[in-house]
Amino acid sequence: MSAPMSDAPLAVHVPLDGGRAYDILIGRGLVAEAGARAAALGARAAGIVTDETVAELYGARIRESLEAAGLRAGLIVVAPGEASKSYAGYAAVCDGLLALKIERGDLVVALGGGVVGDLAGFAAATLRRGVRFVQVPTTLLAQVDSSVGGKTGINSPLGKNLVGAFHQPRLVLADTATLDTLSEREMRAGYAEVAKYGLIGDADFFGWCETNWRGIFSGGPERDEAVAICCRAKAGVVVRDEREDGERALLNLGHTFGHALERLTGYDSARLVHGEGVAIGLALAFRFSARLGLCSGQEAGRVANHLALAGLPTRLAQVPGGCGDADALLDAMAQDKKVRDGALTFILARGIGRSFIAPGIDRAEVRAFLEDELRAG
Ligand SMILES: NC(=O)c1ccc[n+]([C@@H]2O[C@H](COP(=O)([O-])OP(=O)(O)OC[C@H]3O[C@@H](n4cnc5c(N)ncnc54)[C@H](O)[C@@H]3O)[C@@H](O)[C@H]2O)c1
Ligand SMILES: O=C(O)C(=O)C[C@@H](O)[C@H](O)[C@H](O)COP(=O)(O)O
Ligand SMILES: [Zn+2]
Repeated sequence: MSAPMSDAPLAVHVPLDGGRAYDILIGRGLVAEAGARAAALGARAAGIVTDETVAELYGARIRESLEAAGLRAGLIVVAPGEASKSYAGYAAVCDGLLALKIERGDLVVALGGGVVGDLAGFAAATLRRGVRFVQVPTTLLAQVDSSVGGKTGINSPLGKNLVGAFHQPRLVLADTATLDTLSEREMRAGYAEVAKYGLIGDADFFGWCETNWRGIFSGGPERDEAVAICCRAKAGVVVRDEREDGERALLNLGHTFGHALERLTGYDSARLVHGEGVAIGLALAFRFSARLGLCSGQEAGRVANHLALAGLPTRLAQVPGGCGDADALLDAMAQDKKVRDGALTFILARGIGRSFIAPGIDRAEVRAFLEDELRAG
C-alpha cells in the first residue's frame, strides 16, 4: 500500500506551454510520497539516480515508495561531489538506466543535490532522445534553485556546465525534512543561492533574509517559506525566458566569477563547492559594481557582511589552495556561456535587488579589478 499524502504541501506551479507545465511541491515527508505521485504520471518503472550519501539516507525509502505504488524501481548510485558531474559520470548513469531498461514512458528520478539533479537530468534529456524525469532535491541549494527550470548538464575540464540540455522535470518534490541531515557547510552553500534571489530583484526578501536566516538554517517555518519564495521567483523567470535569451541570465548573478573558481579548483568539492563559489562571486559582483560607480560601496559591504555572517566566503583569498592569478581567472571566465563575440557579460547591480545584464565588459577593467582583489587578500 502507498503512503498517505502529507498535509497539503506548499505548491508552486510552473506554467510552461506545450503540455510541459509542472508543480513544485514543498513540505516535509514528500520522499515517502514519491511513488504515489510518480504513479499518477503514468510511469511503470523508475530509474533512481542518487549519490552514495543520499542513497544511504533515503534510497530505501524512495524505492519502497515507488514499489508500493506498483513501479519497478532500481537505483544508480554515483560518488558524492562535483567530480561526478563529468563525462565518465554521465556515461555510467546512462548505462545504468539502460541496464534497468528504462523506456521513454518511464521516469528518471533524481534524488539528491544539484550534482545528481544536473547529471540525471542530462541523462534523461538524452537517453533514448528524451525520457521524462522527476526531481527530488535533498539539499537547500537544489530545493531553492537547481531542481527548477530545466538546466541540466555536466562539466568539462574546460569549464562548468559546458555540455548540457534544457529538459524540464515533470514534477519537483522538495522534501524539506531531508535538509535535517544536511551538513552545516552544505546548508551555507545553498544559502548563497537563497540570498542571490534577494540580490537579483527583491530587496525586501534580502532584508527578510538578514533577519530570518538563522530560521532557515535551523529548520524553522522560515525554511519552507524561503524555498517557496525562491522557487516562485525562479519559476517566473523561467516561464518568461526558458532558454536564457534575456532575463534568465540574471539568475547567473555571481556565477561568472564562481564558475571560474570551480574550474580552477578542479571541481574538487573538498576545496570549493558551487554555493561557496557563488558567495564569493556575489560579493565580487557587488564590489565590481561599486568600483564602476553603479552602486554604493556601502551596499557592496552590506552584501559581503551578510554572507560572511552566515559563514560564507566572500574573498578570493578564501579559496583553499588559491585560485591562480588574474590571467587564469580571465581565461576561465572566457568559457562563460554569456560571452558574446568574445566579450564578457556580467550580471551587475545598481543596488540590492537591482541587478541587470551588462554585456561587453572591458577585459582590462576586469583584470584591474581582479588584480586589486587578489592584492587585497
Ligand atoms: N541546474 C541548475 O539550474 C542549477 C542551479 C544551481 C546549481 N546547480 C548545480 O548544482 C550543483 C551543486 O548542488 P549541491 O550544492 O546540491 O551539491 P551536491 O549535489 O554535491 O550535494 C552536496 C552534498 O550534500 C550531500 N547531500 C545531499 N543531500 C543530503 C541530505 N539530505 N543529507 C545529507 N547529505 C546530503 C551530497 O551527498 C553531497 O555530498 C553544482 O553542480 C551546480 O552547478 C545547477
Ligand atoms: O537556472 C539558471 O538559469 C541559473 O543560472 C541558476 C544557477 O544558479 C545555476 O548555477 C546554473 O546551473 C548556472 O547555469 P549556467 O548556464 O551558467 O551553467
Ligand atoms: Zn548556481
